[in-house]
Amino acid sequence: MKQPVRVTVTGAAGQIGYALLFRIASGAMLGDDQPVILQLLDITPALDALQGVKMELEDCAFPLLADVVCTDDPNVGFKDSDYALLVGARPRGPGMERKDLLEANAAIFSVQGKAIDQHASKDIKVLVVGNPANTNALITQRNAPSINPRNFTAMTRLDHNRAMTQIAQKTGKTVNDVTNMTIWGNHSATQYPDLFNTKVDGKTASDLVDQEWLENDFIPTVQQRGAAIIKARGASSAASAANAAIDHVRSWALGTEGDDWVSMGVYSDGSYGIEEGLIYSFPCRCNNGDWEIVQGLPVNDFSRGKMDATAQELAEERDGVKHLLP
Ligand SMILES: NC(=O)C1=CN([C@@H]2O[C@H](COP(=O)(O)OP(=O)(O)OC[C@H]3O[C@@H](n4cnc5c(N)ncnc54)[C@H](O)[C@@H]3O)[C@@H](O)[C@H]2O)C=CC1
Ligand SMILES: O=C([O-])CC(=O)C(=O)O
Repeated sequence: MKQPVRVTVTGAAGQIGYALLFRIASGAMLGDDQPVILQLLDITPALDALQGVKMELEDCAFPLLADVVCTDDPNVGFKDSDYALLVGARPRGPGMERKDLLEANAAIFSVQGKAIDQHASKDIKVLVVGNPANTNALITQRNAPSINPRNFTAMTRLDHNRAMTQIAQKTGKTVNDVTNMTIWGNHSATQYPDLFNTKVDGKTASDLVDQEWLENDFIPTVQQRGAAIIKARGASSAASAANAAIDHVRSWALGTEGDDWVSMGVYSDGSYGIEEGLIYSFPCRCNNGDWEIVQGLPVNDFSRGKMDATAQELAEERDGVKHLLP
C-alpha cells in the first residue's frame, strides 16, 4: 500500500464539498491504490455541519480513507498538504457575473495563499474552484512565493466537459467520440470554447457544423451554462463542478490519454501571445504529475479575437485586485 497523501478541501461543508469528498475518498481522484488523509477547512459557523460530513465519511468505511481532519484554521488545514482544492467561497446568484464575487472572495485567497506558502508541501498541487476562479488562483499563487507558480491552477474543466457534450449532441455522436476540446481564457462569459481544433470521430468539429450555430448557439451556450443552471436550480452547479474538479486533478496527477488534452487554467508562459503570469485556460497535456501547454495549434482570426478578449478581461480582473498581489 502507498503512503497516504494529504488532500485539503476548503469550503468542505458546502454544496460542492458534499459532492466532492466522497469521491475523493473512494479513489476516483487519485486512483484505487492511493490512500488519502482529508483535511477539511471551513469557517467557524460551518464546523458543526462539517462534523456531520466527517461522520458520513466514516460511515462509508472507505478503504482508502486514512484520516479526516476538520478545522477552521488555514494553518492547520494546509499543514503538509500535497493537494488542495480551494472551493470555499461565496457562489453567485441570478443576474451576477462571476467577477462580481471578487470583492467578497478575493481576501479568502490571499489568506490561504499565505497559509499554503508557510505550511503546505513545496510540491503541493492547487486547484482553485471558488469564483472568479482564475483571478482567485492568481491571488493564491502570488501570496505563496516559495512555491512554483506552475503548481497553481484554476478550473475550466467544467466548461470543457460542457462543450464536449454540446458538440456530441449536435453531431449525433457521444462524448466518447469527442477529443481535443479546448477552453481558452477565463472561467467567465468571455471564455472561448474552440471547435477549430476539436475532433469528433477524428474529423475537425468546426467542419461538421455551420458557423452560425458555432457563433450564435454553441459558444454562448457554453459561456452561459453556469447562469442557466443557477436559473433552473436556484443554486449554482455543484455535482457537475465536483465532477470536473475530480477530472482536473486526476488528469494532472495521473496523466492525460494518448494525444488528447484537457483544459486547465494555468500560469501563462507567454504561449499563444497570452501575457505572461496570467492564469489562463490552455489546452494541456499531463504526464508524471506535471502539465505542459500544447503548442502549435492553428489560431485563425476569429479565434485570435476571442482569445485576446478573454485575456483582456483577466488583465482587468488582475488590475482590480492589485492590493492583494504582493
Ligand atoms: N470553477 C468552476 O467551474 C465553478 C466554481 N464554482 C464556485 O465554487 C464556490 C463554492 O460553491 P458552492 O460549494 O456551491 O458554495 P456553498 O456556499 O454551498 O459552499 C461554500 C462553502 O465555503 C465556505 N467558506 C466560505 N468562506 C470560507 C473560508 N474563508 N475558508 C473556508 N471555507 C469558506 C462556506 O462556509 C461554505 O461551506 C463558489 O464560489 C462557486 O461560484 C461553482 C461551480 C463551478
Ligand atoms: O456559474 C456559476 O456561478 C458557477 C460556475 O462557475 C459554473 O457553473 O460554471
